[in-house]
Amino acid sequence: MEGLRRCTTTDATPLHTLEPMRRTVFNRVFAVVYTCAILALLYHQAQTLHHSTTPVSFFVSLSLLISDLVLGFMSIALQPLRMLPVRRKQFPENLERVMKKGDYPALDVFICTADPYKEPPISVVNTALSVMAYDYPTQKISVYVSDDGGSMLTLFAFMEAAKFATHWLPFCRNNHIVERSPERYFGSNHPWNSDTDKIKMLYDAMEETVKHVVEMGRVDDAYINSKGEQEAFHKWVDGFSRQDHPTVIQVLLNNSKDKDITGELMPNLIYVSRQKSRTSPHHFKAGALNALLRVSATMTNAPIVLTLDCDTYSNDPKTPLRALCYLLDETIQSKIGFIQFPQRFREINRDDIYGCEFLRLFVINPTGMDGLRGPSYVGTGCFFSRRSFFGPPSTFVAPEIVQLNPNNVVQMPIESEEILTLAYKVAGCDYENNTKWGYKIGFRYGSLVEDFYTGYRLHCDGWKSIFCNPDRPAFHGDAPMSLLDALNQTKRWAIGLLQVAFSRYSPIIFGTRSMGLLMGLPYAHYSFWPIWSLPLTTYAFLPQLALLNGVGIFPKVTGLWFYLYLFLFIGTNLQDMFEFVSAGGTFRRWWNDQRIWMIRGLSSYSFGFIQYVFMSLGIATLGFNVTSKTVDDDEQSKRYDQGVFEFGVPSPMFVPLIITAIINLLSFLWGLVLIIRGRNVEELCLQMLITGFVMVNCLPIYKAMLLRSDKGKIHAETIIVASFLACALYMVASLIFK
Ligand SMILES: O=c1ccn([C@@H]2O[C@H](COP(=O)(O)OP(=O)(O)O[C@H]3O[C@H](CO)[C@@H](O)[C@H](O)[C@H]3O)[C@@H](O)[C@H]2O)c(=O)[nH]1
Ligand SMILES: [Mn+2]
Repeated sequence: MEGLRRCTTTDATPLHTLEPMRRTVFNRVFAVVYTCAILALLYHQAQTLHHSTTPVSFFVSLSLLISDLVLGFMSIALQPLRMLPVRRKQFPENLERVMKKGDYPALDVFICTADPYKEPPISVVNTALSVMAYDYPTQKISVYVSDDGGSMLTLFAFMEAAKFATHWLPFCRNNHIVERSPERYFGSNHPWNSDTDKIKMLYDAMEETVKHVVEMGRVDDAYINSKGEQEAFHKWVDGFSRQDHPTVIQVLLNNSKDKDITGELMPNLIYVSRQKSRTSPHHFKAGALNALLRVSATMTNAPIVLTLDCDTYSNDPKTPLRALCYLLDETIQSKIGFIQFPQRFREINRDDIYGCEFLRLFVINPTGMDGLRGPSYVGTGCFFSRRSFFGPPSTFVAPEIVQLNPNNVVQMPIESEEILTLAYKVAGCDYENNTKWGYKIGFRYGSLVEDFYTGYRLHCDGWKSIFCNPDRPAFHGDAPMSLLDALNQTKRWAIGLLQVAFSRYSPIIFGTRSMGLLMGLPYAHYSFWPIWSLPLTTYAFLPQLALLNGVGIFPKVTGLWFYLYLFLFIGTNLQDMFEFVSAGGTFRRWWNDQRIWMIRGLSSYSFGFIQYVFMSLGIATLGFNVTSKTVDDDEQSKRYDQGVFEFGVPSPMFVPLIITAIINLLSFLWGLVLIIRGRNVEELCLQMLITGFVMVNCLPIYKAMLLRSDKGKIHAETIIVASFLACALYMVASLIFK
């Protein structure tokens, strides 16, 4: 395929518009006031530190100063995102006025999967079907599935999917279906006719076969229909494992010869499991995506690339047209690296107890970045210009062979001998040795959050990005459905972000230098995300341990400084809540979001930090722990729907949470005793307030410790370990404070 064609639009038929949000002026004023308040507080803390008389008061003041420095840095670094939030609109209906449908650029879709048990093949198939059925010239779509699990179960599922697709695509087209993931379509209400019955039967049959095969763990001969299929499975010989196996590339649908049941040509569907070997690094998802970039270059080389996680199915068939509204606009085309749609999730419980909707991360902050250089890349639901992977807009960095050049036009059919040989070659595990892949071109290596890191590097290279957030969500995905999954996910992110923060491309230095403070600071904020754990842990323990020892550590209620504290606390939360609710959240979801923020701060961020340090010292190695996209247990999924916390399995990640719950409860009670005994309330007020606030946030933990009897409650052993540690902590604190 050739590069993107240009076209001109007129004011009367715009492809897209942009307007600044109304809150901009308020935001700017607030940012100034807020920054001054933070500086005043820090000044006060430094003064207190300077005047401290005893080692204990010195220790306390120093801890508070460091915590508030971190809080201050994190808050101020986020302010640039409030300077120019914008709202965009696209007009896909105007597209055909500027370009004939038949001339639309080709689109390569990448779908990554890595584990047939955590990521059920039938769901991956649904994702693929939903994009194959896009309202887009079918022959221009190629779907590449990357299977890092190297699983014949996944390949089998896709063989079935290829057959089902020949019915599904015309069905969607003829009935103007909007939900093009069959699972979603059959699960929602809509008019039913005899066609629907037929297609539902076909789908059910496919689903049953695929699920059955996955349950058995292998593909029986009885399920193999043709010689071609049989040959494909012959690759799975003894010794073939997920970590060690040859490349498997299987063209399941070929757009030059395979037709649907109405005689129209189908899109390309290609299964790719890149070669793996225990001795070559594979760089997790980034490595998988680079392999797909190369394999797709040899076969179709579309100028537009859409990356999707296996769970991110399309919820709107017109989505690629929205991306075209930018990619075809010649005034901005040459600078646009990618167009990011927000991650949205379908099956989150009503109040989102694990805060997995991440409204701030996926919607609010990108709206702010959009007014600057553009949103960061979040790994899925993102349309890239293929060119952006090959150096800055102004300086092209050529790949090692010309066939991978983004402008190369593929001349041969995808199943020809030459093409397949080359495809196998570029999917090899040693192919990248001594090349620029992962460093100068392609998705960048060196971080477990390859999405964040790659987007960041593209921005540093000078590429711009667009945040496209239409009213009807373009994609839906799955969010973690147990507390441990949610914590493990953010632990992996924490590690990946620290890898960026302490790399030679650290946003705080390299980023601010190449993009200026406005983009550099927010990126620095993200990369230092895990250091939230420092102030959060301090505020969850220090005031409480002091209180338990009858020591007051904050200014009196009557003092001016007290009001400064109050202003910062209430101001931050009110603004946060306002932004959250106006981005479509509810009050309860906001409350749960701030609660899970504390929980992560006390648990996953700290664990991530420790693991990162161990890794840097060479004591531990890193892995990409894939998030499970299913819940096997009915009871558990019922508890999730009811919004009940799931502790079920014992895990060290829960221990700090339980210690916090215990210490805060005891400290609050002891504070009450002190006050009843006549201790000055003014002196302990702030400490009591903080402790009370932490306690309210700990309510689900108290419940899971004491009041529940279901399987999701906290294990007795975890409680015992935590109580023991809480005692130890109390004793150490007593030694210090006495
Ligand atoms: O070695 C690997 C590991 C993972 N994956 C795929 O990566 C995707 C994301 O994995 P998931 O377990 O769902 O992680 P999440 O934390 O939910 O994902 C977020 O964070 C990741 C970075 O940590 C990004 O890659 C994702 O796009 C982003 O949605 C899935 O499709 C996996 O199949 C691979 O292809 N190869
Ligand atoms: Mn995911």
